[in-house]
Amino acid sequence: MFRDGLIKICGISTPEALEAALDAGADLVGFVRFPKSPRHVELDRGRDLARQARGRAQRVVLLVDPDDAALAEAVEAFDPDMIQLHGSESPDRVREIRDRFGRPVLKAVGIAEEADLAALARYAEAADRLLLDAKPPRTPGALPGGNGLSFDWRLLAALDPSVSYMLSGGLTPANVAEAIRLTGAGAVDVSSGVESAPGVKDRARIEAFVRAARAAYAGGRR
Ligand SMILES: O=C(O)c1ccccc1N[C@@H]1O[C@H](COP(=O)(O)O)[C@@H](O)[C@H]1O
Repeated sequence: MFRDGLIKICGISTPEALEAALDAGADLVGFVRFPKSPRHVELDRGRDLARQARGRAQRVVLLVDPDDAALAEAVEAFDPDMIQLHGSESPDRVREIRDRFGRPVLKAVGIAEEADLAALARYAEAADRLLLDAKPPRTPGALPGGNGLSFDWRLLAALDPSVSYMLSGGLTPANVAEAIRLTGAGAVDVSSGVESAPGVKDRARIEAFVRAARAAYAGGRR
């Protein structure tokens, strides 16, 4: 599940968008359970989308500081291959969720400065893989993710090379190759960078993103 060269398309909420991601060759597809997001997926629709993706890509369900009831209903509906936690869950809570729900956990951690890398060791012990994202804007009502914001990828030069992570935050078809070459990330994740409007996935942008990421993985690190 955690081989390198992975591409995740997140924030999928329609069968058409899912088909576009699967046709393009996405390795993982992500579904958001966060009602304030334009990408939020209701449970019934989630069941259908999960069925459509089964056996074709790894299915990821994303939640933000979920309680056990929210996790239980999401796991029942999406039957995910992985749970993405995109809130301020502590390392202990990440471990508890992983143990209680028996699914691998991808834990998002916000990066803005080198000091933020210090938190990663404890999360790396608790989660199956880390997802490094930009921190959300401080504006009231801002989403915890999916904002199309990147962080300074050069900060990752100071990262312990044994830490396995997925890179996200503001990736687009135009910058994903540079991001992979600069960081050596073994996995990338995109949501708003392959949309034509918030929550509306765009087939051509998904294809361009997957093509650019695959070419960069094939070319290796600069
Ligand atoms: O996409 C959302 O609406 C969302 C809501 C709540 C938490 C996280 C969310 N998105 C995730 O954020 C990263 C980065 O997204 P972007 O590529 O910068 O738009 C990604 O994992 C999204 O799935």
